Amino acid sequence: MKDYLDLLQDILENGTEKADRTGTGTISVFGRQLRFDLSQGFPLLTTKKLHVRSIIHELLWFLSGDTNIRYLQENKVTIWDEWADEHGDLGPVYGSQWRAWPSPDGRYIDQISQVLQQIKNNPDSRRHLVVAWNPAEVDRMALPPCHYAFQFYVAHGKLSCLFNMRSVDTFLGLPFNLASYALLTHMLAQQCDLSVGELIWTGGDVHLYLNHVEQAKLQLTRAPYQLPTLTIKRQPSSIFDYKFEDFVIEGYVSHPGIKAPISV
Ligand SMILES: Nc1nc(=O)c2c([nH]1)NC[C@@H]1CN(c3ccc(C(=O)N[C@@H](CCC(=O)O)C(=O)O)cc3)CN21
Ligand SMILES: O=c1ccn([C@H]2C[C@H](O)[C@@H](COP(=O)(O)O)O2)c(=O)[nH]1
Repeated sequence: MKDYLDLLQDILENGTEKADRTGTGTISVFGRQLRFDLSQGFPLLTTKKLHVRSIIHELLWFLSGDTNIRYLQENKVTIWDEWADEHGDLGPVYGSQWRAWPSPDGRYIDQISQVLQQIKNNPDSRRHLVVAWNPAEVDRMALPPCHYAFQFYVAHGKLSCLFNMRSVDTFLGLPFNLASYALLTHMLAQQCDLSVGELIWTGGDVHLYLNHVEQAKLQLTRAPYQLPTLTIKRQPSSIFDYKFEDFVIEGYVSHPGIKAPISV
């Protein structure tokens, strides 16, 4: 995860200070990429302790197609609380677009099932794509998708994933997003009898909120530890049957957590 620290340094050195929607203010760079070889370890940040439980539950919640925070609250995950309405609803966010993209003829498209079938049946396809940015529904979402599209690629029996983010909260959001897509790639690879290849992240507006600068500098004083590994304890019969208990992160040694306020 040295490259993540280099990205923080890059923003601090080359970033432009800008106002932002939340009123906090950021320094940002535009257009960056990070790559991780998933066979060399699970890309979980080691220079601060990450709440893996929240990351796993959030991904299972996306995959279930749910867009109400009830499931997250039942599992003591609070990361979406600030954006939900009084009923806990977020509008047609990730889960809805991934599993039930409404088509003009009244059908609902399950992009996750489709991409899984495509990877299994036609691995060389260049169309293994899932898109969360639905222009017809963005206005009704509590927050327009930040990770708006992802693509898979199969070569040498390995599954690689490239995901795109239009807007990146580099201190709080990005570490979660990297671990989440790494997890998703492991799950899809298992379902397709493939091993894992690379995880590639591409960011558009890559920013550090001004009230995260000190925390970022603290992180830059810390040396990364070796990456942990992910083991999935059983092979569920479907991508939608994974349970929280199926995932074991082993060897996660990290520096202590660093508190930072979230901009809403
Ligand atoms: N400004 C902003 N940044 C984000 O990363 C973000 C949003 N908004 N809105 C929607 C989701 C929610 N996400 C979040 C929200 C909160 C944390 C957070 O507070 N993380 C803390 C504690 C984690 C926990 O309680 O599990 C951390 O130290 O990582 C992380 C990601 C990612 N997204
Ligand atoms: O998964 C996520 C979700 C959100 N973010 C961050 C990126 C921005 O800081 C905000 C969204 O604000 P916009 O004004 O809509 O860009 O949330 C993230 O990093 N990861």
